[in-house]
Amino acid sequence: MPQWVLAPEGARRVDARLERAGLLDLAMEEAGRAVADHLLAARPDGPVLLLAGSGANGGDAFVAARHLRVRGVDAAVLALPSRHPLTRANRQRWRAVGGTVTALGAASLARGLRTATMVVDGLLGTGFTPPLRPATAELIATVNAWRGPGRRVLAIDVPSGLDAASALVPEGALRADDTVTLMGYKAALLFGAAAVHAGRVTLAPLSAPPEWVQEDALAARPTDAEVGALLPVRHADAHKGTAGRVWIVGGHPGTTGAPALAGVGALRAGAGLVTVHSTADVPLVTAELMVRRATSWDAWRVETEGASRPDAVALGMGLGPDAAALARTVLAWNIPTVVDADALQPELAGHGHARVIWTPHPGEAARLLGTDTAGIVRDPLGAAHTLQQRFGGVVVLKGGPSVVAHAGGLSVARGGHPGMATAGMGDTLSGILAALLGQGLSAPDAAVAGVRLHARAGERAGARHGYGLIASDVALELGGAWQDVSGGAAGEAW
Ligand SMILES: NC(=O)C1=CN([C@@H]2O[C@H](COP(=O)(O)OP(=O)(O)OC[C@H]3O[C@@H](n4cnc5c(N)ncnc54)[C@H](O)[C@@H]3O)[C@@H](O)[C@H]2O)[C@H](O)CC1
Repeated sequence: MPQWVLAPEGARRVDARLERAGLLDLAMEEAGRAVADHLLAARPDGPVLLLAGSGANGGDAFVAARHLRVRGVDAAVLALPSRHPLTRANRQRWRAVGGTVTALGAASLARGLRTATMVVDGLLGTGFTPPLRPATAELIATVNAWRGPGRRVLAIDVPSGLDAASALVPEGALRADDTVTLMGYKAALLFGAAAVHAGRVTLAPLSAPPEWVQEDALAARPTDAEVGALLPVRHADAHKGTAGRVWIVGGHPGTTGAPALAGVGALRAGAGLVTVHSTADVPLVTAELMVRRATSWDAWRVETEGASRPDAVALGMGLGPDAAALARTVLAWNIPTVVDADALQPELAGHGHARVIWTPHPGEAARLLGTDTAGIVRDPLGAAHTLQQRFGGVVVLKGGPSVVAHAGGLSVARGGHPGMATAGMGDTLSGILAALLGQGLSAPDAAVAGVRLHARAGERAGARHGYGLIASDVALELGGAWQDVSGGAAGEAW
């Protein structure tokens, strides 16, 4: 089933449709039940304290409390007064099964926390607008101070005090160990410091018609089954000429490893023939890589003028000062092209044709947009969208997680490993993307599949090497990552 990222306004629009259809009560029931199921799966070993705010997030908490109680869990609710009809209805249903409600305040919270081993946060969800009011901020500060070993916090939809749309953490926000988010992911749960505040995130999709959610979604979050379906399947008569001829164009004295890593990435992502073109001495890191040295980029232009074009090019890795001019030359060939690193220059705005993938990290994205890196990190979805509009083609805004922007919308990658924060990781990705373009994928499909293969390979390398992983380890795991994502379908095209 497709999964989506929703902005708070999008979630509200879906809520409004559910309400018009008379389905909102059922959605809240499902939401609270999903929270209770999640909590029960973690086998709570003591009393659970649920905090219910005045909005629908509080209603979800009442539903969760009821499901916990009827399944034998010691659950108590502290609640703020509410005028929300569904929250009030679920407060009554909680009472109907024998639950009691205590008014939520500093004293009752302190009492409840003395014996609790788990807090369920239903104070504020997508209806919150920063900054926190002082009384709520005080309650959240108490829970944050309580949290620790054996004292866990599970947030409903969004940890209270996080702005669901932003990667930044507003002052005083709740820190959760787990978040069960509803209907769709929220940007805050995926990016930056806000994602760290949310802990482990689980999606409870709820049974709204998928097209309602899709229509209001900011971005897709493809599953491995969806990504696997994009990957090329090779036929038995495949040979190196049909598996994609890829050129890697880059390298400069002092940065010759970058194109070499891209070359290995391309080979390990299935390219049939990979040639590194450079004006510097690129190390032959593996015998399968071909390396051609030109005396200058002008000479290279003349040499390649009449030559048959490759199926895909990746350029810019370690390329140095000539990169923008060279990018213009290659973009004019109008063939599948990955533009990376030094070639990511603002003057190329508008030069992206349909088969171009631009791959900036946040610093390069800031350079391209003439803004600061903090702005990119705060709103990666917005930044990727703006980059795509200005530069054309497809944009991969690299990060944990990477965002793909194309004319049809946005997509957020899954997975990865913190150990991937190391030199050469982006070069490897460029090689992967070029390999997929060379095997015939469209630029949007190559970008979506490439970032997931890269992230999955990083997870595998991370499991082996932890923070000591290097880019070459990730390249070595690409074959396994491909098998994982495709469900082992590679080579089964008989
Ligand atoms: N479609 C779905 O995904 C469903 C989601 N559900 C839940 O509904 C909430 C959103 O509910 P809403 O009533 O709109 O808002 P909240 O409960 O998040 O909060 C409203 C509450 O918060 C107070 N408030 C606002 N700003 C502040 C502030 N700065 N400081 C303190 N308090 C503030 C405001 O006064 C309101 O009283 C969503 O997150 C899900 O949990 C549905 O249950 C099912 C469908």
